[in-house]
Amino acid sequence: MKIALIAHDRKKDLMIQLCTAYKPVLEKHELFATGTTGLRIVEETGLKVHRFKSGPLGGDQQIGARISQNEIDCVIFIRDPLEAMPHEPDVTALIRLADVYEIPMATNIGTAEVLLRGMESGFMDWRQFSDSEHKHALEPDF
Ligand SMILES: O=C(CO)COP(=O)(O)O
Repeated sequence: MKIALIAHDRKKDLMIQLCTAYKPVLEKHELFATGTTGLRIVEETGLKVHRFKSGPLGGDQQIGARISQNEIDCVIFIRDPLEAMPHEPDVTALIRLADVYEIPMATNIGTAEVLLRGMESGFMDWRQFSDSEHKHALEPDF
């Protein structure tokens, strides 16, 4: 699975805790992240991560673009609901694209754990059949 990992600043410690706890699960998958989140994950957990730009500099949009190309299977985005972001429109756009393409997405640590455990139990295996043909069948007509 291709998993995108993103955390807002005040949630980054929580993301590191999640990645440390679930390292045995995460290391079996291909990991992607926004710039600063990815750097911290690499440095503090030793996991291998493809890093995009930092969120405020376009990283959320880069991940959204990957979703639209059927290149991300799941998103863990630990958002900070108590702080206004200068790039709020990018955050909203990413969440919207996950919904457009029916990509499982967790926006808090509780759901993130359910997602990772579900993945381990095979609940995400359907994504393997989500090839480009299937994607086109799901694509909205616009
Ligand atoms: O701002 C973010 C997501 O909206 C996260 O970006 P960074 O991982 O670069 O801090």
